[in-house]
Amino acid sequence: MTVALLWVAIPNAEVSNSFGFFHSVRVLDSAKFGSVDRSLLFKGKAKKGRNLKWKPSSVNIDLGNPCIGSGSKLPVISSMVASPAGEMAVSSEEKVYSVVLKQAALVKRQLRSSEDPDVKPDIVLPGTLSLLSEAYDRSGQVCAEYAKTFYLGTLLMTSERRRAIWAIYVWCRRTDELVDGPNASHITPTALDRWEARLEDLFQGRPFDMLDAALSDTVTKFPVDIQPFKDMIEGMRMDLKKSRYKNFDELYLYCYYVAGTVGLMSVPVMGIAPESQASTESVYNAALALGIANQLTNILRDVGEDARRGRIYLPQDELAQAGLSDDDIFAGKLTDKWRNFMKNQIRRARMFFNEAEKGVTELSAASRWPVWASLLLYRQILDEIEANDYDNFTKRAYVSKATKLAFLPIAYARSFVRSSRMSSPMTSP
Ligand SMILES: CC(C)=CCC/C(C)=C/CC/C(C)=C/CC/C(C)=C/[C@@H]1[C@@H](COP(=O)(O)OP(=O)(O)O)[C@]1(C)CC/C=C(\C)CC/C=C(\C)CCC=C(C)C
Ligand SMILES: [Mn+2]
Repeated sequence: MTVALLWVAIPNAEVSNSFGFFHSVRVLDSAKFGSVDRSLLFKGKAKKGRNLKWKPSSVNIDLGNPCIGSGSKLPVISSMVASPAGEMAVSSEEKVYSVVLKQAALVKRQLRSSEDPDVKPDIVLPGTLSLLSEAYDRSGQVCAEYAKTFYLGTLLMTSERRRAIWAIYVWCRRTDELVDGPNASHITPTALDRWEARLEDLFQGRPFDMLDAALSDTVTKFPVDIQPFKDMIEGMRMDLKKSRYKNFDELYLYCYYVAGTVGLMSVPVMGIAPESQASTESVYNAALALGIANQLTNILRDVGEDARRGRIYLPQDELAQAGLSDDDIFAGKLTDKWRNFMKNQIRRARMFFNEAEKGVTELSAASRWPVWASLLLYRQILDEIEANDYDNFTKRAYVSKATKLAFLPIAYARSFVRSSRMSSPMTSP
């Protein structure tokens, strides 16, 4: 019996241990997980790897980015950006949108049916079922430990969906811990390559440990594609080599990698309401917007903390336009220039939240509550930054327990409202 299986049996203390086992632990009870022929383990086969082609209909289409639009004083993102050499390059927004289209196309059929037919039958090998449910329970514990409110929200979902979301959550948390956790200083690009190889293995039915096994099972049951997972690892690679972002285009790509991807991973599990009239692409676009909004909020909340690690995620060109320098940030100068700059950044983050709102109402009924709760609570952090008079150098904006509790019934009430006024950003007038 290997370390990983023992780890699963160790109570909560290990959870707070920030997943200190990464990369040092090697496998697993391969008889149970690693080397078993996947086709023996599963009755149904995941419908993955279809070679769908997609292309943006025009480079100038409205990509549904909330930064585009009249009246915004923020830099507008165009579909094409000029390189220093004057060549035209595809913008981050367009690159990301092509992933959104691909993800939407991959799952279109499965997500719209009413009785969860996308949920594949359970593992059939004797003894494996209980191990698997242990793996899912463990994922739930980790989720509860790290994100209590979100965990509570998942309890309303069907059990298949809930445990799938836990498995995805845990994988994301572990991926983030690689570059942010206690072992971060030992993490090299090679370690991330290994993490990616391990991801590929689990998608092919060869999980490395118990927590991977839960995700491995999830991806056979829901039409979850590997691309957003790989992209999240790419975001972590970016974090290893980059500590400045020239402009919003660069920052947008980073936000997609580390957070927009979460939206794309989650929608296939959360499901779109069967009665929804919205295009699948528009729902994915909203999910992407929620991830971007959350990450922008994270960045605005953590300016001081990041600066102390030598990192500035804010777009350099916008800082310069506002008359601000890196040194102002390192010195934590709370000036009117800074306040005005922050007002614009907050406004942009709110635009992404607004874009996301349009999609929540299209999700399957039981998935709406946790998403509303997460959206309302995260957006509230922006209000807290304002309440702190934009001092995100020395104060960490947070949402109090009382405010959280007040938001939960609001989120619950909102989850009963649904509208189908969305249409594809490709076809809307
Ligand atoms: C149509 C529609 C609106 C659908 C909803 C789609 C959906 C569920 C979107 C979820 C968006 C979301 C919660 C994104 C997470 C963004 C985030 C905070 C990313 C963090 C990255 C790194 O940031 P940083 O290091 O700067 O921050 P920390 O100081 O470390 O916090 C992340 C930490 C990446 C890892 C992400 C997670 C651990 C969250 C994963 C969450 C899920 C899989 C569940 C999502 C489901 C719900 C209901 C919110
Ligand atoms: Mn982190």
